[in-house]
Amino acid sequence: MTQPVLEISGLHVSYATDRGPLRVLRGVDLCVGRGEITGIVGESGCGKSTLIAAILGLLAGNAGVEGGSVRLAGRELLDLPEPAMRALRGDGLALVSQNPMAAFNPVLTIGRQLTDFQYRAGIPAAQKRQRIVEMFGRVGIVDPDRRLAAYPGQLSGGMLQRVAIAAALLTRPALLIADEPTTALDVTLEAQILRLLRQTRDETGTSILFISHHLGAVAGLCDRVIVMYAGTVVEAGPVAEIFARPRHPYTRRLIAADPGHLAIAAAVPGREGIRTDLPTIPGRVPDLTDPPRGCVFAPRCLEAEAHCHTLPPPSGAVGPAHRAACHRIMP
Ligand SMILES: Nc1ncnc2c1ncn2[C@@H]1O[C@H](COP(=O)(O)OP(=O)(O)OP(=O)(O)O)[C@@H](O)[C@H]1O
Repeated sequence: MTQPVLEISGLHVSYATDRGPLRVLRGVDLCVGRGEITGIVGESGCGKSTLIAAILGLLAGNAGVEGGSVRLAGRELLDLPEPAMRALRGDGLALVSQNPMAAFNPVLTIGRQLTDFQYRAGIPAAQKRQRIVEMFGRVGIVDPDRRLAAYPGQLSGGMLQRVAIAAALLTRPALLIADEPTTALDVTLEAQILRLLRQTRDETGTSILFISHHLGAVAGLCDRVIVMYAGTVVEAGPVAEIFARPRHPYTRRLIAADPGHLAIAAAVPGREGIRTDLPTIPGRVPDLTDPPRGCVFAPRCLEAEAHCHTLPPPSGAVGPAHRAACHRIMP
Protein backbone atom coordinates (compact mmCIF):
# COMPACT_ATOMS: atom_id res chain seq x y z
CA MET A 1 0.00 0.00 0.00
CA THR A 2 1.11 3.57 -0.65
CA GLN A 3 1.53 6.02 2.24
CA PRO A 4 -1.85 6.24 4.03
CA VAL A 5 -4.13 9.26 3.64
CA LEU A 6 -6.81 7.89 5.93
CA GLU A 7 -5.94 5.69 8.91
CA ILE A 8 -8.65 4.38 11.18
CA SER A 9 -7.72 2.26 14.15
CA GLY A 10 -9.74 0.60 16.88
CA LEU A 11 -12.83 2.70 16.14
CA HIS A 12 -15.83 1.97 18.38
CA VAL A 13 -19.15 3.77 17.84
CA SER A 14 -22.48 3.06 19.56
CA TYR A 15 -25.98 4.46 19.21
CA ALA A 16 -28.04 5.02 22.35
CA THR A 17 -31.35 3.16 21.90
CA ASP A 18 -34.28 2.11 24.12
CA ARG A 19 -32.81 -1.37 24.20
CA GLY A 20 -29.39 -0.16 25.34
CA PRO A 21 -26.29 0.79 23.33
CA LEU A 22 -26.24 -0.52 19.77
CA ARG A 23 -22.56 -1.31 19.14
CA VAL A 24 -22.42 -0.52 15.46
CA LEU A 25 -18.64 -0.20 14.98
CA ARG A 26 -16.52 -2.46 17.13
CA GLY A 27 -12.80 -1.99 16.69
CA VAL A 28 -12.66 -1.00 13.01
CA ASP A 29 -9.15 -0.75 11.54
CA LEU A 30 -8.60 0.42 7.99
CA CYS A 31 -6.28 2.44 5.78
CA VAL A 32 -6.71 4.22 2.47
CA GLY A 33 -3.40 4.72 0.67
CA ARG A 34 -2.50 7.91 -1.19
CA GLY A 35 -3.88 7.80 -4.74
CA GLU A 36 -5.69 4.52 -4.08
CA ILE A 37 -9.31 3.59 -4.58
CA THR A 38 -10.48 1.51 -1.63
CA GLY A 39 -13.85 -0.19 -1.67
CA ILE A 40 -15.99 -1.04 1.34
CA VAL A 41 -18.50 -3.85 0.94
CA GLY A 42 -20.88 -5.58 3.31
CA GLU A 43 -24.56 -6.27 3.79
CA SER A 44 -26.99 -3.55 4.70
CA GLY A 45 -26.66 -2.64 8.39
CA CYS A 46 -22.97 -3.62 8.72
CA GLY A 47 -22.08 -0.04 9.66
CA LYS A 48 -20.83 1.52 6.40
CA SER A 49 -22.86 4.74 6.75
CA THR A 50 -21.91 5.09 10.40
CA LEU A 51 -18.25 4.74 9.44
CA ILE A 52 -18.56 7.49 6.84
CA ALA A 53 -20.41 9.75 9.28
CA ALA A 54 -17.64 9.17 11.84
CA ILE A 55 -14.97 10.18 9.29
CA LEU A 56 -16.91 13.30 8.28
CA GLY A 57 -17.77 14.29 11.87
CA LEU A 58 -21.46 13.97 11.04
CA LEU A 59 -22.60 11.26 13.48
CA ALA A 60 -26.23 11.35 14.62
CA GLY A 61 -27.00 13.00 17.97
CA ASN A 62 -27.49 9.65 19.72
CA ALA A 63 -24.13 8.30 18.54
CA GLY A 64 -21.07 8.15 20.73
CA VAL A 65 -17.46 7.46 19.80
CA GLU A 66 -16.20 5.12 22.48
CA GLY A 67 -12.63 4.78 21.36
CA GLY A 68 -10.21 4.71 18.49
CA SER A 69 -8.64 7.09 16.09
CA VAL A 70 -9.47 8.59 12.66
CA ARG A 71 -6.51 10.33 11.07
CA LEU A 72 -6.52 12.20 7.76
CA ALA A 73 -3.06 12.94 6.38
CA GLY A 74 -1.71 12.36 9.89
CA ARG A 75 -4.20 14.70 11.61
CA GLU A 76 -6.53 13.27 14.26
CA LEU A 77 -10.12 14.12 13.32
CA LEU A 78 -11.92 12.83 16.40
CA ASP A 79 -10.48 15.66 18.53
CA LEU A 80 -11.20 18.45 16.05
CA PRO A 81 -13.73 21.08 17.18
CA GLU A 82 -16.78 21.44 14.91
CA PRO A 83 -15.65 24.68 13.15
CA ALA A 84 -12.36 23.02 12.15
CA MET A 85 -14.23 19.90 11.06
CA ARG A 86 -16.63 22.03 8.98
CA ALA A 87 -13.69 23.76 7.31
CA LEU A 88 -12.17 20.36 6.55
CA ARG A 89 -15.42 19.16 4.94
CA GLY A 90 -15.12 22.10 2.56
CA ASP A 91 -11.48 21.43 1.89
CA GLY A 92 -9.63 18.18 2.66
CA LEU A 93 -12.63 15.82 2.71
CA ALA A 94 -15.36 15.59 0.12
CA LEU A 95 -18.47 13.44 -0.14
CA VAL A 96 -20.36 12.32 -3.23
CA SER A 97 -23.53 10.59 -2.10
CA GLN A 98 -26.18 8.34 -3.57
CA ASN A 99 -28.63 11.18 -4.03
CA PRO A 100 -26.90 14.16 -5.67
CA MET A 101 -30.15 16.16 -5.48
CA ALA A 102 -29.77 16.28 -1.70
CA ALA A 103 -26.31 17.84 -2.07
CA PHE A 104 -27.66 20.95 -3.82
CA ASN A 105 -30.04 23.73 -2.89
CA PRO A 106 -32.97 23.41 -5.33
CA VAL A 107 -33.61 27.18 -5.52
CA LEU A 108 -30.09 28.28 -6.45
CA THR A 109 -28.45 27.79 -9.83
CA ILE A 110 -25.61 25.31 -10.19
CA GLY A 111 -23.25 28.18 -11.07
CA ARG A 112 -24.07 30.10 -7.89
CA GLN A 113 -23.61 27.02 -5.72
CA LEU A 114 -20.32 25.95 -7.25
CA THR A 115 -19.03 29.50 -6.90
CA ASP A 116 -20.05 29.49 -3.21
CA PHE A 117 -18.26 26.17 -2.64
CA GLN A 118 -15.00 28.01 -3.30
CA TYR A 119 -15.50 30.17 -0.24
CA ARG A 120 -11.84 30.74 0.57
CA ALA A 121 -11.08 34.45 0.58
CA GLY A 122 -9.03 35.94 -2.17
CA ILE A 123 -10.13 33.95 -5.20
CA PRO A 124 -11.45 36.44 -7.79
CA ALA A 125 -14.91 35.63 -9.24
CA ALA A 126 -13.54 35.17 -12.78
CA GLN A 127 -11.01 32.66 -11.52
CA LYS A 128 -13.71 30.72 -9.64
CA ARG A 129 -15.73 30.47 -12.81
CA GLN A 130 -12.70 29.42 -14.80
CA ARG A 131 -11.97 26.63 -12.30
CA ILE A 132 -15.56 25.40 -12.54
CA VAL A 133 -15.45 25.33 -16.35
CA GLU A 134 -12.12 23.52 -16.20
CA MET A 135 -13.52 20.97 -13.73
CA PHE A 136 -16.63 20.50 -15.89
CA GLY A 137 -14.35 19.69 -18.81
CA ARG A 138 -12.55 17.15 -16.65
CA VAL A 139 -15.77 15.35 -15.67
CA GLY A 140 -17.11 15.42 -19.23
CA ILE A 141 -19.73 18.16 -18.93
CA VAL A 142 -20.06 19.92 -22.25
CA ASP A 143 -21.86 23.24 -22.72
CA PRO A 144 -20.86 24.55 -19.25
CA ASP A 145 -22.72 27.87 -19.64
CA ARG A 146 -26.05 26.06 -19.94
CA ARG A 147 -25.30 23.80 -16.95
CA LEU A 148 -24.17 26.71 -14.80
CA ALA A 149 -27.42 28.59 -15.45
CA ALA A 150 -29.55 25.53 -14.64
CA TYR A 151 -31.26 24.71 -11.33
CA PRO A 152 -30.52 21.24 -9.90
CA GLY A 153 -34.02 19.97 -10.77
CA GLN A 154 -33.41 20.76 -14.46
CA LEU A 155 -30.52 18.28 -14.73
CA SER A 156 -30.77 14.51 -15.11
CA GLY A 157 -29.54 12.24 -12.27
CA GLY A 158 -26.38 11.26 -14.17
CA MET A 159 -25.56 14.88 -15.07
CA LEU A 160 -26.16 16.02 -11.49
CA GLN A 161 -23.84 13.28 -10.22
CA ARG A 162 -21.13 14.58 -12.61
CA VAL A 163 -21.72 18.09 -11.25
CA ALA A 164 -21.47 16.71 -7.68
CA ILE A 165 -18.13 15.08 -8.52
CA ALA A 166 -16.90 18.32 -10.12
CA ALA A 167 -18.01 20.22 -6.99
CA ALA A 168 -16.17 17.76 -4.75
CA LEU A 169 -13.00 18.08 -6.81
CA LEU A 170 -13.08 21.89 -6.72
CA THR A 171 -11.89 21.64 -3.12
CA ARG A 172 -8.93 19.44 -4.15
CA PRO A 173 -9.72 16.94 -1.41
CA ALA A 174 -7.15 14.62 0.13
CA LEU A 175 -9.95 12.05 0.29
CA LEU A 176 -13.10 11.72 -1.78
CA ILE A 177 -15.77 9.55 -0.16
CA ALA A 178 -18.12 8.14 -2.79
CA ASP A 179 -21.08 6.64 -0.91
CA GLU A 180 -23.04 4.42 -3.30
CA PRO A 181 -22.66 7.09 -6.02
CA THR A 182 -24.23 4.93 -8.74
CA THR A 183 -27.07 3.23 -6.87
CA ALA A 184 -29.68 5.62 -8.25
CA LEU A 185 -28.39 5.43 -11.85
CA ASP A 186 -29.05 3.02 -14.70
CA VAL A 187 -26.29 0.65 -15.88
CA THR A 188 -24.97 2.86 -18.68
CA LEU A 189 -24.71 5.89 -16.41
CA GLU A 190 -23.18 3.74 -13.70
CA ALA A 191 -20.40 2.67 -16.08
CA GLN A 192 -19.78 6.32 -17.02
CA ILE A 193 -19.54 7.47 -13.40
CA LEU A 194 -17.21 4.58 -12.49
CA ARG A 195 -14.95 5.48 -15.43
CA LEU A 196 -15.02 9.08 -14.28
CA LEU A 197 -13.98 8.17 -10.74
CA ARG A 198 -11.06 6.12 -12.02
CA GLN A 199 -10.02 8.85 -14.44
CA THR A 200 -10.26 11.40 -11.61
CA ARG A 201 -7.90 9.35 -9.49
CA ASP A 202 -5.52 8.78 -12.40
CA GLU A 203 -5.39 12.47 -13.30
CA THR A 204 -5.48 14.14 -9.89
CA GLY A 205 -4.10 11.45 -7.57
CA THR A 206 -7.10 11.90 -5.26
CA SER A 207 -7.62 9.00 -2.85
CA ILE A 208 -11.12 7.56 -3.01
CA LEU A 209 -13.14 5.57 -0.50
CA PHE A 210 -15.87 3.87 -2.53
CA ILE A 211 -18.84 2.33 -0.74
CA SER A 212 -21.07 0.07 -2.77
CA HIS A 213 -23.43 -2.89 -2.63
CA HIS A 214 -22.44 -3.65 -6.19
CA LEU A 215 -19.51 -6.06 -5.99
CA GLY A 216 -18.95 -5.98 -9.77
CA ALA A 217 -18.41 -2.20 -9.57
CA VAL A 218 -15.98 -2.63 -6.67
CA ALA A 219 -14.11 -5.38 -8.54
CA GLY A 220 -13.79 -3.16 -11.63
CA LEU A 221 -12.87 0.08 -9.90
CA CYS A 222 -10.97 -0.50 -6.68
CA ASP A 223 -7.36 -1.27 -5.84
CA ARG A 224 -8.15 -2.58 -2.38
CA VAL A 225 -11.30 -3.90 -0.71
CA ILE A 226 -12.46 -3.89 2.90
CA VAL A 227 -15.15 -6.38 3.82
CA MET A 228 -17.27 -5.37 6.80
CA TYR A 229 -19.63 -7.54 8.78
CA ALA A 230 -21.66 -6.43 11.80
CA GLY A 231 -19.41 -3.50 12.64
CA THR A 232 -16.09 -5.26 12.18
CA VAL A 233 -13.59 -5.64 9.34
CA VAL A 234 -13.50 -9.36 8.58
CA GLU A 235 -11.16 -9.20 5.57
CA ALA A 236 -9.11 -6.57 3.73
CA GLY A 237 -6.74 -6.86 0.82
CA PRO A 238 -5.91 -6.16 -2.82
CA VAL A 239 -8.96 -6.40 -5.09
CA ALA A 240 -7.64 -9.35 -7.10
CA GLU A 241 -6.88 -11.30 -3.92
CA ILE A 242 -10.26 -10.62 -2.35
CA PHE A 243 -12.28 -11.59 -5.42
CA ALA A 244 -10.05 -14.37 -6.77
CA ARG A 245 -9.03 -15.96 -3.47
CA PRO A 246 -11.35 -14.75 -0.70
CA ARG A 247 -10.27 -16.22 2.64
CA HIS A 248 -13.01 -15.32 5.12
CA PRO A 249 -16.16 -17.50 4.92
CA TYR A 250 -18.30 -14.33 4.95
CA THR A 251 -16.45 -12.86 1.95
CA ARG A 252 -16.88 -16.13 0.07
CA ARG A 253 -20.60 -16.21 0.79
CA LEU A 254 -21.03 -12.53 -0.06
CA ILE A 255 -19.39 -13.03 -3.47
CA ALA A 256 -21.27 -16.27 -4.12
CA ALA A 257 -24.59 -14.63 -3.27
CA ASP A 258 -23.96 -11.66 -5.58
CA PRO A 259 -25.92 -11.74 -8.83
CA GLY A 260 -23.21 -9.86 -10.75
CA HIS A 261 -20.79 -12.78 -11.21
CA LEU A 262 -20.08 -11.91 -14.81
CA ALA A 263 -19.00 -8.38 -13.87
CA ILE A 264 -16.74 -9.72 -11.13
CA ALA A 265 -15.28 -12.41 -13.39
CA ALA A 266 -14.62 -9.84 -16.14
CA ALA A 267 -12.83 -7.53 -13.70
CA VAL A 268 -10.88 -10.19 -11.80
CA PRO A 269 -9.65 -13.12 -13.90
CA GLY A 270 -8.26 -16.30 -12.39
CA ARG A 271 -10.88 -16.83 -9.70
CA GLU A 272 -10.39 -20.15 -8.00
CA GLY A 273 -12.72 -22.30 -5.99
CA ILE A 274 -15.63 -19.90 -5.81
CA ARG A 275 -18.98 -21.53 -6.27
CA THR A 276 -21.57 -19.32 -7.83
CA ASP A 277 -24.56 -21.52 -7.13
CA LEU A 278 -24.95 -20.74 -3.44
CA PRO A 279 -28.16 -19.21 -2.15
CA THR A 280 -28.19 -15.98 -0.18
CA ILE A 281 -26.46 -16.09 3.20
CA PRO A 282 -28.79 -17.82 5.65
CA GLY A 283 -29.74 -16.02 8.87
CA ARG A 284 -29.36 -12.35 9.59
CA VAL A 285 -26.88 -9.83 10.95
CA PRO A 286 -26.76 -10.25 14.78
CA ASP A 287 -28.45 -7.90 17.21
CA LEU A 288 -25.67 -5.46 18.05
CA THR A 289 -27.15 -4.53 21.43
CA ASP A 290 -25.93 -8.02 22.37
CA PRO A 291 -23.18 -9.02 19.92
CA PRO A 292 -21.99 -12.64 19.82
CA ARG A 293 -19.14 -13.40 22.24
CA GLY A 294 -16.96 -15.15 19.69
CA CYS A 295 -16.68 -14.54 15.95
CA VAL A 296 -19.47 -12.22 14.91
CA PHE A 297 -20.15 -14.31 11.80
CA ALA A 298 -20.15 -17.67 13.62
CA PRO A 299 -23.98 -17.88 14.02
CA ARG A 300 -24.32 -17.84 10.20
CA CYS A 301 -21.07 -19.57 9.26
CA LEU A 302 -21.37 -23.05 7.78
CA GLU A 303 -17.72 -23.71 8.69
CA ALA A 304 -17.90 -22.60 12.35
CA GLU A 305 -16.40 -24.83 15.04
CA ALA A 306 -17.10 -24.75 18.78
CA HIS A 307 -14.44 -22.18 19.69
CA CYS A 308 -15.67 -19.81 16.93
CA HIS A 309 -18.72 -19.20 19.14
CA THR A 310 -16.77 -18.30 22.26
CA LEU A 311 -13.53 -16.52 21.23
CA PRO A 312 -13.19 -13.47 18.97
CA PRO A 313 -10.86 -14.39 16.07
CA PRO A 314 -7.55 -12.55 15.65
CA SER A 315 -6.98 -10.65 12.42
CA GLY A 316 -3.85 -11.94 10.73
CA ALA A 317 -1.92 -11.73 7.47
CA VAL A 318 -3.01 -14.26 4.86
CA GLY A 319 -0.96 -12.76 2.01
CA PRO A 320 0.87 -9.56 1.08
CA ALA A 321 -1.29 -6.67 2.40
CA HIS A 322 -4.13 -9.17 2.83
CA ARG A 323 -5.69 -9.79 6.27
CA ALA A 324 -8.59 -11.86 7.49
CA ALA A 325 -10.12 -12.45 10.92
CA CYS A 326 -11.13 -16.12 11.10
CA HIS A 327 -10.17 -18.90 13.54
CA ARG A 328 -10.05 -21.39 10.70
CA ILE A 329 -7.35 -19.39 8.94
CA MET A 330 -5.56 -18.10 12.06
CA PRO A 331 -5.73 -20.98 14.53
N1 LIG B 1 -29.21 7.14 14.68
C1 LIG B 1 -29.35 5.82 14.86
N2 LIG B 1 -29.87 5.34 16.00
C2 LIG B 1 -30.00 4.02 16.23
N3 LIG B 1 -29.60 3.08 15.35
C3 LIG B 1 -29.06 3.49 14.18
C4 LIG B 1 -28.92 4.88 13.87
N4 LIG B 1 -28.37 4.99 12.63
C5 LIG B 1 -28.18 3.72 12.19
N5 LIG B 1 -28.58 2.83 13.12
C6 LIG B 1 -28.48 1.36 13.04
O1 LIG B 1 -27.10 1.03 13.02
C7 LIG B 1 -26.85 -0.12 12.20
C8 LIG B 1 -25.81 0.22 11.16
O2 LIG B 1 -26.37 1.18 10.27
P1 LIG B 1 -25.57 1.82 9.04
O3 LIG B 1 -26.53 2.74 8.35
O4 LIG B 1 -24.29 2.38 9.51
O5 LIG B 1 -25.31 0.51 8.15
P2 LIG B 1 -25.03 0.42 6.57
O6 LIG B 1 -24.10 -0.72 6.41
O7 LIG B 1 -24.62 1.73 6.04
O8 LIG B 1 -26.44 0.02 5.99
P3 LIG B 1 -27.04 0.47 4.55
O9 LIG B 1 -26.18 -0.18 3.52
O10 LIG B 1 -28.43 -0.09 4.61
O11 LIG B 1 -27.01 1.96 4.52
C9 LIG B 1 -28.21 -0.51 11.62
O12 LIG B 1 -28.73 -1.52 12.43
C10 LIG B 1 -29.03 0.76 11.75
O13 LIG B 1 -30.41 0.46 11.91
